[in-house]
Amino acid sequence: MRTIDWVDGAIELIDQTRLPDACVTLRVHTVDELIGAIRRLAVRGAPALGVAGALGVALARGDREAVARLRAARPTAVNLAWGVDRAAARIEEGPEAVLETALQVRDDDIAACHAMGERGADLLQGDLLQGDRLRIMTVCNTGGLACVERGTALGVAQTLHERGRLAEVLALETRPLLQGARLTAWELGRMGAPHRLVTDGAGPYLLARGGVDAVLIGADRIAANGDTANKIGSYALALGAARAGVPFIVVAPESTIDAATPSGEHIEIEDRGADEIVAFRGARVAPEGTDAINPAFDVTPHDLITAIVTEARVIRP
Ligand SMILES: CSC[C@@H](O)[C@@H](O)C(=O)COP(=O)(O)O
Repeated sequence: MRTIDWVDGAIELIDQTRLPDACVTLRVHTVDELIGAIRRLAVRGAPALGVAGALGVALARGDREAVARLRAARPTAVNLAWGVDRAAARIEEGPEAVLETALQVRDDDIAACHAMGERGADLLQGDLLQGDRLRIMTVCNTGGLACVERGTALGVAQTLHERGRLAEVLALETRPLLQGARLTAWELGRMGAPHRLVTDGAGPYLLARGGVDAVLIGADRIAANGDTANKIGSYALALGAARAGVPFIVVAPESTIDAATPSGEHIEIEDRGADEIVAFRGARVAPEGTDAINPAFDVTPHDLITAIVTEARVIRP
């Protein structure tokens, strides 16, 4: 199953707003439809956004203004702009060249996720932990739904599971949009991998209590100094992991490393507005008129990160 693909002249993607209740495929024919799908998180996760951006340029048919709007649909994940730029670099050569590059971005992601899974699992089973079966904590969704076929951080857990070396995944539910509860639990269930869901606030406490061997997270943008933007809640886990002496590992493709951004304070953090906090799926959960702050991501300073695993290397910031 592919999260996103190019089928008969259009983009097909799994509508992640409908999961876990229904697995529905959307066909996207225009850049504006794609921008809408990105903004409402029908397609989400940094690597999938990179592929969406590249395939979206093929939908733009040379319209540079549409390409610019697509590039800016969400600000934090560098992969979106990266994917758009890769495909847009070939606009002058014509639509076939653009599509060829977009499909290459898709295929590169599939290969990178396989490589990250192997490298991450080797790291955890090798010099870092040497445990028999590992207990992994994670936040948000970093599985195949955030990429094309396999995931980044959750891809490492999947590889451990396939090797018979996964004790369980503790998945943070990930307020406010519940990517952990809705998407990660759904993926782990389909894999047959042992898992339990925990509230976001329980993460650091469970680390302190000693029930976790490693924290694995993905990334939306890694600055040149290793500071890493990822789903809100990652920073609290990093602090908890540091205090508990638990390795905190970022798993992300090379395309998420943004050499042009020197450090985390320069990363734009998307604020998704109060509505997602004060209500859930149309049901109000806070008193009428309550305002809220809703940063979708936070930044973990590089000194709290044990290792960054990419398809090509292990970086120890
Ligand atoms: C492999 S996905 C890495 C990140 O993109 C992921 O952890 C994340 O924060 C996704 O946020 P989202 O708002 O769901 O797009």
